[in-house]
Amino acid sequence: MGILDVQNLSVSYDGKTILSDFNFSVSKGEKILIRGKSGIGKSTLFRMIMGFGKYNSGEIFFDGVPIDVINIWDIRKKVTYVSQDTDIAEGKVADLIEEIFSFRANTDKPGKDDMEKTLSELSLSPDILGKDYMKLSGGEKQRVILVLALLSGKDIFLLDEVTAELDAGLKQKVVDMFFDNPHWTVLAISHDREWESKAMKVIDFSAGVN
Ligand SMILES: Nc1ncnc2c1ncn2[C@@H]1O[C@H](COP(=O)(O)OP(=O)(O)OP(=O)(O)O)[C@@H](O)[C@H]1O
Repeated sequence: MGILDVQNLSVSYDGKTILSDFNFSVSKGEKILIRGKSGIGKSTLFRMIMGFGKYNSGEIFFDGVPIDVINIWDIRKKVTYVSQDTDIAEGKVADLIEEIFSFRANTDKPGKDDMEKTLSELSLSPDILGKDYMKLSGGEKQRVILVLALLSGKDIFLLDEVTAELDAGLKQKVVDMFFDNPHWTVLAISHDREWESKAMKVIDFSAGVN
């Protein structure tokens, strides 16, 4: 078994089948690209893994243990999930960061040096910390969220279209930051070709894997 195993997972909404007997396994350190046309069920898979929704049948194992309503909290402590939604907060960026790192599921707040280094790697100036999050551009919001993910202290990532709003140079940089760390297990849903060159495995939902 891998770090994450999905077995015979079936999900339907309002009588419409989204995932049907879906199987896949992820080993520690693996880098997987998930792609497929819009609405096919890619984000649904991530939400099921994180326990944000009910599936009709099947089982999801984390490190060999079936996920249930109790141990899902431990799993959330170990997995960084970045959804497509970037409108995650109001108020100053610094306050958002403070709040995220005060959650029980997260680790200690990163140091100032790490924060500034990661901001700069994503071409953000430290001034952004004093800005109103909701007034940032789509790409700036995406980069703030990526900084939070990169500094989460966790080593398993579920990333849902996290480079969609970035220019080509930054897309490549983000791919390199996630994929070059041999200890990190990364599942990335993306339509951006930058993820493809470094992915160890591509799961194409449109090719009928589900
Ligand atoms: N909570 C829900 N209730 C009803 N239908 C839902 C729910 N969540 C998702 N769906 C439907 O399930 C289908 C799959 O959605 P999902 O977000 O997984 O697609 P996706 O492959 O990630 O698409 P995209 O690439 O556009 O993000 C869609 O038709 C969506 O409308």
